Amino acid sequence: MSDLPTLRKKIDSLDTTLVNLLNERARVSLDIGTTKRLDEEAKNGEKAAEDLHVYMPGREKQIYEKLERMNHGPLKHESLNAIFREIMSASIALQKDVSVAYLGPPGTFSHQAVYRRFGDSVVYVPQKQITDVFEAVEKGRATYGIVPYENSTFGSVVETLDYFIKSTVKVRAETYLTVHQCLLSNSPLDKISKVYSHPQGLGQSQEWLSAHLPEARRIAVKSTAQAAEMAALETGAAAICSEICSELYGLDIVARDIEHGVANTTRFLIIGSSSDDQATGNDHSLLRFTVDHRQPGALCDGLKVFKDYGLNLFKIDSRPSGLRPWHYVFFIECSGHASGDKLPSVVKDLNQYCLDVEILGSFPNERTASETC
Ligand SMILES: C=C(O[C@@H]1C=C(C(=O)O)C=C[C@H]1O)C(=O)O
Repeated sequence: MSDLPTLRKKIDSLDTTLVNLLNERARVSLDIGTTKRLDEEAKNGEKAAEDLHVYMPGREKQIYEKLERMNHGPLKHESLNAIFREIMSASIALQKDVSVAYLGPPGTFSHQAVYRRFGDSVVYVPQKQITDVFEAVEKGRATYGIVPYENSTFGSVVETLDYFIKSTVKVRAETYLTVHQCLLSNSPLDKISKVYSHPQGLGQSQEWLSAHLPEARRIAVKSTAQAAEMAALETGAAAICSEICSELYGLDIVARDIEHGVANTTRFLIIGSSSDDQATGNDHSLLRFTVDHRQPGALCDGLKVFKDYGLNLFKIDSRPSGLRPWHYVFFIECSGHASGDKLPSVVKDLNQYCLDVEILGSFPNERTASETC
């Protein structure tokens, strides 16, 4: 092995090569941005070119998979992924000013999910509630939004599903985040009489709360970080939120990992004004429909359509339509892509049994093989 000055010289020289290569990559990305814009303008006009999507989750997934195949160390896969997350974040930001709306204030799990998916070079736009994230995208105040969709312990996020009933936004991607809930407070456990959190935080930790703070009032607020903000202003109050809120809002960590359930994970959807990414071959699609109740067995017949086309179902939700009592909107997540040959036929056939059918978006399946089992 060489001496220290020689090794450092080697690092300096490699850094120069890396910077030059990164800039060469950035220039190619800029060219890709220009090409995308020109193609879009030629196909759909100037306005469409302005609204163009530069974030391509399918392409990014392909890159991450390739990195995993070609990396033989000593760099760990996670380290290389984190480096490329930032390279692609910078690359997207060069193509276009990209902003991402999320359920704020800073320190929420949504905030962490944005970081995980978009890196540091995009503009973060915190919103007060989940519905504001949808509105920010609909009204063009943010390029993309990230919304919690379901939690492996506490289930679907109904606020998100309910907004999907009326929203025009499309799903572009999904991302998974391991969630560890902490109890933060400036009071000791035996002095806590109030616990703030988002309904998901309260639900994921309900067993712990019943065992350790059975008398405390559980108060649902708009987000876990808002809970931390509020708990910091009161004695005897606590928040269930992420550990990072401790530093952000000046609270002590009273208890860690208070969630129940194994490998507590939240799944987020990335939404945008349209869903035009190409199929990757391993995609999921989210559909919304209302069945025609005048036809007995309409729901059953509708579900059979997916089976007939060989599309796997991953998740079914129903929510009150809000139009009249006992009238439901169904959400189905299935395999396949809107641009594939099966899904358009499924939609056509479903229309026989349903009053309206809409594909809310198709996106690359990001669930790892171990998460699927
Ligand atoms: C460069 C592109 O745009 C974005 C940036 C990417 C990158 O830096 O590799 C990959 C996909 C897109 O999110 C592209 O579409 O290929």
